[in-house]
Amino acid sequence: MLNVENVSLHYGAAQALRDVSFKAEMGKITCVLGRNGVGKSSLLRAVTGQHPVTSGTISFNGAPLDGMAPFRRAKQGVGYVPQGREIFPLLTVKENLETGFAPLRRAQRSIPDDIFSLFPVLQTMLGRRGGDLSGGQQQQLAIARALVTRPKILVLDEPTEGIQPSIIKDIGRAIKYLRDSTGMAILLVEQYLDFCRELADHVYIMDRGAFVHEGPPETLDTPQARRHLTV
Ligand SMILES: Nc1ncnc2c1ncn2[C@@H]1O[C@H](COP(=O)(O)OP(=O)(O)OP(=O)(O)O)[C@@H](O)[C@H]1O
Repeated sequence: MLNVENVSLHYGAAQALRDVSFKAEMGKITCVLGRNGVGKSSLLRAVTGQHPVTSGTISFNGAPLDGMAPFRRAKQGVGYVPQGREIFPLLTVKENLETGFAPLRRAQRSIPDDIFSLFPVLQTMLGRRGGDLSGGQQQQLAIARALVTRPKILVLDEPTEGIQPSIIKDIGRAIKYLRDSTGMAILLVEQYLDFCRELADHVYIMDRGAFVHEGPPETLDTPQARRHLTV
């Protein structure tokens, strides 16, 4: 289980997270919803070590992650699918996947077959450059690259952003399959309410750097939850 306790995060004098606490359980999809700029990506930067926290603690399966560099967190099983995908455009699909080998021991450095069962299009495009893929294909590649690292928790930042509906469905199915077949924890940040309602086991709503609502996905339809999600 990922356990985040009383975390604050600043960019210079600007505070992006205010004393945030939450849990993401193994075998569950935990979804953080919120409008633009409320601090969702900052929360994931805190979890993955991309930005230092000002205060608070973060642990995964009992082991503290505090102060650990991102690649060490990857070795601990934290897999990250960043916003905007961050595919290497000039590397091939295969080479992009192989960048996921970095935190692995030599014996583990292979691409698991089930990645191609989840995203068959990647197998047919192994020799193509990342930059030649569509946005949806790049998103699938970004998820696959994170899976190559053999994560115990998969952290996804707005995987539906700018993606066509049919691929959003494929990504949703893949996320559910990963939860059910591997028992990994999945932490998903989203603005797309229907996607979260469909997938999440537990939801949090963030507003201005703090959580303002927490509950099962059914509670997203209450007036107070909707108030924090409408623009
Ligand atoms: N590198 C940075 N330097 C300064 N301020 C930043 C930086 N990154 C984010 N912020 C600010 O921190 C706040 C939270 O941003 P964050 O990216 O975490 O929000 P978000 O909920 O993920 O939004 P989006 O959906 O647009 O990605 C915003 O006010 C943003 O302008």
